[in-house]
Amino acid sequence: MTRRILITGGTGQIGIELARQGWPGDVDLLIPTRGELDIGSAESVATWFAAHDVAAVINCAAYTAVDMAESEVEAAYRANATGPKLLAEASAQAGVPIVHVSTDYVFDGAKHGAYSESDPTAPLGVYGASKLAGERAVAAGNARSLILRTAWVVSAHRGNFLKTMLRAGAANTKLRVVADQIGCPTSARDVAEALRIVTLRMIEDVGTSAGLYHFVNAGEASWHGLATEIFAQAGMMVEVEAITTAEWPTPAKRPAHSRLSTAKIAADYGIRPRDWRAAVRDIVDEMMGADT
Ligand SMILES: NC(=O)C1=CN([C@@H]2O[C@H](COP(=O)(O)OP(=O)(O)OC[C@H]3O[C@@H](n4cnc5c(N)ncnc54)[C@H](OP(=O)(O)O)[C@@H]3O)[C@@H](O)[C@H]2O)C=CC1
Ligand SMILES: Cc1cn([C@H]2C[C@H](O)[C@@H](COP(=O)(O)OP(=O)(O)O[C@H]3O[C@@H](C)C(=O)[C@@H](O)[C@H]3O)O2)c(=O)[nH]c1=O
Repeated sequence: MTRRILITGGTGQIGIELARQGWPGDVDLLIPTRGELDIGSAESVATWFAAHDVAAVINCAAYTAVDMAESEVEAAYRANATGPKLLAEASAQAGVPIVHVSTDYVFDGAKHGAYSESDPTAPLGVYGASKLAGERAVAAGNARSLILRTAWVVSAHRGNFLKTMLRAGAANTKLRVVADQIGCPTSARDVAEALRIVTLRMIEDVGTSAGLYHFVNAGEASWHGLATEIFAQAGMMVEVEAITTAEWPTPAKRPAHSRLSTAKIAADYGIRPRDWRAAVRDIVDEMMGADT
């Protein structure tokens, strides 16, 4: 029997990579556009679920513009809190699991070690707060839910820091990038692989571990370190000046140290991420070889 999996956010970085994963032959991915399924609309969600039978939901749809969220609070909460709540309730009603993607920006970044799943959250901005509200709504709305927090996602698609740097580096010989925010750069493709593994286990319900998990690529970097590595791998001669957060003012405050520990997903699912530099290498190669 065919197992249909709903993927929301299919035009986003992680959604695109999910569609490219090697899924078992009996899996059929349903990837509606936002026009076909608007997760922030109760009517749209109800209509979509009434018309489709699914074995699981993977929610990759979100409002991800961190600075704009500070002024577009309602839009951020609609996509990041109301949407996940509606999807969790609809999937629970259908008796199927939901896998939901969240972020390191639920933390305030004051911890000097890697954050584990049991660490207290304290978002600094609207984006992080709206994502935290989404996490809570998913956990409350469907007992068969798995929330996967990731961070600093890069890919050859859509908007992300890697693409911003390649574009800025092509137009400037010198850039200024903050060096006092530390995190874990992570490939959208690797997140998609982790999502595939945990979703199939959630559907099969064999030794399944629902709950909260962290997944990021191994190692750590500052935004400055990430930019420097991107230019080195792309063979671009761009001088990257290390600056402080105070020297690059933004509407949203960002965590200073948001490294995530992946010990739990390694223990429960056997997922062991590769180093972020290898992931960046693959993306730079993809972008150099293709017209994206
Ligand atoms: N990007 C990052 O650095 C990180 C992302 N995350 C999380 O990972 C997940 C995926 O992020 P990413 O792939 O980067 O996101 P993108 O910004 O690349 O894509 C967002 C997706 O959400 C869709 N979307 C937005 N609002 C709605 C809505 N109301 N109904 C249906 N679809 C909607 C967009 O559709 P459309 O094309 O129509 O706009 C798009 O497909 C999100 O939960 C995000 O919070 C976590 C950590 C880091
Ligand atoms: C473009 C640019 C940014 N910066 C700084 C601003 C900021 O502090 C930092 C990162 O910039 P960005 O705005 O691209 O990244 P940002 O949107 O904050 O990235 C976040 O997105 C959301 C969706 C997440 O969930 C997070 O995990 C994280 O990936 O780099 C510079 O210092 N120089 C520059 O030239």
